[in-house]
Amino acid sequence: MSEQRIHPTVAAVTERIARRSAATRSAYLERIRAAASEKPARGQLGCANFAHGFAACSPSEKLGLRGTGPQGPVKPNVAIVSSYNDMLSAHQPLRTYPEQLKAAVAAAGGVAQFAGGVPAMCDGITQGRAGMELSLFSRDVVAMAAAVALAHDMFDGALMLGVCDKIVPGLVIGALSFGHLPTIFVPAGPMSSGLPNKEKARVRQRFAEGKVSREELLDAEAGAYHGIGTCTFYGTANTNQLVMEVLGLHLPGASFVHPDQPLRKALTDEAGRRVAATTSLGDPTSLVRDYTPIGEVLDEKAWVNAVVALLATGGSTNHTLHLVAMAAAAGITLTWDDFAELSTAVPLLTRMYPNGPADINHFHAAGGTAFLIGTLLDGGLLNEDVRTVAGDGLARYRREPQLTDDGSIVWVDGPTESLDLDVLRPYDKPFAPDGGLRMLHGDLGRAVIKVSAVDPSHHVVRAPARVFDGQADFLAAFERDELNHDLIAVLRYQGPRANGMPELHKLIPALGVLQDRGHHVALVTDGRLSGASGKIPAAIHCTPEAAVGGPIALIRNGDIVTVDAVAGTLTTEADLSGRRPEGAAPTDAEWVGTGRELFTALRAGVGPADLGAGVFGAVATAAFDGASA
Ligand SMILES: O=C(O)[C@H](O)[C@@H](O)[C@H](O)[C@H](O)COP(=O)(O)O
Ligand code: SF4
Repeated sequence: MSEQRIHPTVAAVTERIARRSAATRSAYLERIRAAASEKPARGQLGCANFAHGFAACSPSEKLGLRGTGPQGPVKPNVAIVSSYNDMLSAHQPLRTYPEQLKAAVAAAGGVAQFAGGVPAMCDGITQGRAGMELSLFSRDVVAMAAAVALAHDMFDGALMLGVCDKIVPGLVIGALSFGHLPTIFVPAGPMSSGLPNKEKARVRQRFAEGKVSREELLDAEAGAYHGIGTCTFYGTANTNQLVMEVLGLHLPGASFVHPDQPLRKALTDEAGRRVAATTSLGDPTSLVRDYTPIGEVLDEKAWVNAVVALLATGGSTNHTLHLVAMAAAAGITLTWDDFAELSTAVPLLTRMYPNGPADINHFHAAGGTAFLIGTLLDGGLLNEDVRTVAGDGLARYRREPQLTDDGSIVWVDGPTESLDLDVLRPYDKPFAPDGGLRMLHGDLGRAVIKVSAVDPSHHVVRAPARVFDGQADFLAAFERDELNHDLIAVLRYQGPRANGMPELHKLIPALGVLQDRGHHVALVTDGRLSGASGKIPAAIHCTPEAAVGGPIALIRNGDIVTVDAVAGTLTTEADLSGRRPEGAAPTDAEWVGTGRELFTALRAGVGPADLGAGVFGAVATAAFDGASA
């Protein structure tokens, strides 16, 4: 393999992360290497434990699991962990996957068991509602549920079925707790394109202005979200798929093939075959040992590749939390400074809604992941020398899957030219010199801003603050027509410790109306936005959050605040010295309903946004110990 050219910034950040993570990474690798075994894991169980593990299986499955000879079990047993439910259009197709995967693994000489289900919240359904205050925590609940499934210790490999926002990051975190297992992520693919996202957003703004009826709004929404598969905007779910591909946890080109295409079925079958072939037991059909534990795949080079892919595509801001939390589960410490530094070197190569009118299907048709990964490799912006579930080296992800006449799957060279330069560009002819995801700092703390969907005339907004303790307060003020001026909307007590850090995406249509009226508006919050949020300059994930005394709680109505995405600053002209925090997070007594009262311990133990807003490990311990974030 020719020596790959690597951009000096990518090399420097990779090296810095490796150095910073050396102790935790080596402790992690030592743990997973100790857990690895060249014999089927279930063979180490006591007889009673083991008998429970196959009691309910069919006779043929029992034979496969128990083994026939005196030496006991020999076949690899693969865990299937699924987030299927009917609530997420993206997860509904997963309903049939477990039986399909069991057959595929059996055909490859292994056995497979449905090890457990994990919950999946649809952020589209809960957007703007109380349920959204469980959403970020659901990532870590998914991780714990995946661990419960894998903790049966019956398994030599795993297949993770999930697509959307918090589910895929949660499945990665859970899988990394069993990092000795080869693990392949199995997606279901996008919805076909319906009402264009831009038209959907236009109808929403007109509804916010009272110019269309609720019936017309519902018709537009139902035209956009019309069938099975992942919603077609480039939000967190589709960012997840791209990140899984670049991390090497999907089969090459698996992300954006539709659920109802024959190629999707072949890709799912191949995932079952491949995971059975890469356990520590060796490939049952060829006895070639190609052991590929997930914990070894996800090293610092892989995580840098994931950040580069996020930046190059203007992906979801939620990944400034999820990538940090996932990497930590592999013993790797990612920081927002890493994102910021990589952002100076990584150009914006795609324009998908909210960063443009195109959707994920247009991206796929324009060359998709094969072209994107290829051009990023050509530009020296990705580490090529990584391990993947498909084998060593990221160059194999320049290829894309095709069906042969007999229904099997082959990989062929993907496009080396973009098929639509309005959607997908080569690294040397980008839409913008950087990915538009920037870090802000200043006397209001640290924050994240994504400007790839914001008109340059709004990259710097200086205006008087108007402070709100919740979305409803803001929307009520908008309805009373009190906000018709330049405005910095400050939404405080929306951080992880306060109320679970909800997405505040419902504010965007109203802020969009104000912006379209010619006002300079921006949002400042310790909460989140949706990956589908665009157009409004928003300093989000403000850290420290208001609930731990962060400076965002010191802002008063009328203070002049400046959100400056060019200089990378978040500042106020008010003198904050001597001020005391105003307002307060909801009290536990107010946490009734929608299950929020069940998440008290997670709110108490969650760490800060710039450490991934997770409830695991040292971060949470510090939080429980009352150390301020
Ligand atoms: O981070 C994300 O991508 C969002 O949470 C996304 O999953 C959610 O579904 C959006 O809210 C949908 O967009 P609309 O609410 O505009 O339909
Ligand atoms: S992309 Fe968002 S709205 Fe669509 S199914 Fe997934 S979570 Fe729900």
